[in-house]
Amino acid sequence: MAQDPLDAAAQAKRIWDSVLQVLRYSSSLTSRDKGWLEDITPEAVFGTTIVLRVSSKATQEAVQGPLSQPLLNALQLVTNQEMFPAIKIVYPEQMAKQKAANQQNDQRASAMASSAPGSDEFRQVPRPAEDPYGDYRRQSSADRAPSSETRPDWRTEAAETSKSPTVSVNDFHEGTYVPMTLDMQAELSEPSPTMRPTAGADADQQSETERTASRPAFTVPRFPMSQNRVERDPQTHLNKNATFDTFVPGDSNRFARTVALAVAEGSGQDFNPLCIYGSSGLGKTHLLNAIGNYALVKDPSLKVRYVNSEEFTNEFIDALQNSTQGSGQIAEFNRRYRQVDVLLIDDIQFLGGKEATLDQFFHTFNALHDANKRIVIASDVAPKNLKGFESRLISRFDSGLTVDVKPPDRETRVAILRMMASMNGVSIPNEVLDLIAERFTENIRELEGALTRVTAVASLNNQPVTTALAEQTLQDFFSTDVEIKPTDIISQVAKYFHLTFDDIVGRTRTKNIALARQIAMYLAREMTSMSLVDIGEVFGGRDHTTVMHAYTRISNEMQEKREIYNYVMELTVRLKQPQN
Ligand SMILES: Nc1ncnc2c1ncn2[C@@H]1O[C@H](COP(=O)(O)OP(=O)(O)OP(=O)(O)O)[C@@H](O)[C@H]1O
Repeated sequence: MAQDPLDAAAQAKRIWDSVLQVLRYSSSLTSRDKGWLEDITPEAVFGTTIVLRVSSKATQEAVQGPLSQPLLNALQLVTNQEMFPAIKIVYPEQMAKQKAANQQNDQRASAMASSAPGSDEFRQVPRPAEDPYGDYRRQSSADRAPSSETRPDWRTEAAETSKSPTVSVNDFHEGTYVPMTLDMQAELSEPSPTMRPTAGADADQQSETERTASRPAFTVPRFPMSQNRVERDPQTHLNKNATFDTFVPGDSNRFARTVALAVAEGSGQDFNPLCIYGSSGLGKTHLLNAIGNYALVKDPSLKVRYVNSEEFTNEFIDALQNSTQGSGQIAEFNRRYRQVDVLLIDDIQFLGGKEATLDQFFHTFNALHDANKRIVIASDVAPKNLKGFESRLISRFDSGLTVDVKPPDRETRVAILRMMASMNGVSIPNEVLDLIAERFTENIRELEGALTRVTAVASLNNQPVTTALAEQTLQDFFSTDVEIKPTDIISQVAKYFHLTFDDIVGRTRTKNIALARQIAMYLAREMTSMSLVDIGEVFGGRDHTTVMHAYTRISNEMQEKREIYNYVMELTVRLKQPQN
């Protein structure tokens, strides 16, 4: 029987078998090089990325070293397109641990499957295009994620972040997406139950019925959604998880992404400065970080600095205050900023009206620009609409290129959700992805939040993600026309935890107050369109990083601790009631 092209694992195996044939006969490889091939297991295909599992760093280095070019050539030869390997190290002990965990999960899943007759939706997978690569070929090269050939260091990036290998996300759009449950984290490395039935060598021999029957009826999501975790590099301040590979392109952001890529590659001299603008939650910060991360992949010696306007202001104020103690602080500030090769400055609108800081920024900008250093700016409005900025600065911004990011269309929203689910190793039925994409149209952060909540509810209740469960969750959390103010949130949270408003915005750090405060910050981020900086302001003038920390912590804990989930859930429902 013909092999099911939808099966990512089988597809990977099929490609890999042919690649092995090519490499084994390659005269450019020594027998030592060929020896490494034994330690490579194909895991899955994600669009143009083939995920390869290895069991040691040595094999990984070989794949990125002597095997690299022959492997790329062989992949191209076999698939008739550019394909790129993402290397995932799974040490033998991790493998054993995961196997045990998977066995437990299988038992649980089959027990639940036998009592859940109506769970057919979990067996459904979208029909692929006849040619699984067809849509990819139709894409223009500018639309693709950076390729390994044009950016040879891409593989190094994957290696450096080998715990969460980089995956190209261009093919998460309907029709080209290869559905699978693939956990991209090394410790969660085994094929999931939904992949297993056809992953083996005898997949071809299995009948469709056998395959369907041997597949568990559903997968209970087991893992926290972690793709959106912010992992800041202490030096560059870049979020290492925000890369071009995790940025799903669509009509709403394609141009911005393409020029961002050019700037990152160093070929976008005409776009200096690059100004990216658009409403909240549409990927500006993601793109800034992607530029920085990729610029460093291309040239690790570059000095890259990501900063938001608040950090810039604070650093400047600190320098001013300390400069009275001796010379040097302002000079040090200037040195720090004027030495950078790529300056990425986020949320520039918040500098509006801060004359001294703007003046300082103006000089920094000029120094960098004159030295042909790259500057990228993100803002919620186009430069010409920035308030409280002198025209000399606006005209500087206008001298480069201004691009906007818009709310994603439905197809892109679904693709983003698919990518997020897959990156986190959870299998979400298409109907649920559609449902979420249907409801959240204006803000990708909200889209992520909805997916996280649906997954959290399913995970905490040990239930599969069904349309009914998603409907209920979204209704509880999101359906309302009530406008919620941050002060409402603070009052409601204070009341709920028998505290006062001042406790929440104050400085006391006792455990219960700190928890209530973090929940309130989380809710403010979720239920209002305020920026982190503004939320910090309302919560007693706290730094935006404190808000970000609270948000991340509560998001994660909601998925692990029922009581935290319940607090958030109950508070959300209360806040949504019209009397609030
Ligand atoms: N095209 C995309 N593909 C995948 N994820 C995306 C995309 N666009 C945005 N995101 C994700 O959505 C979330 C919000 O994006 P981001 O923080 O970059 O928005 P923003 O425009 O900077 O918002 P704000 O103005 O509020 O700071 C992030 O987790 C980001 O990774």
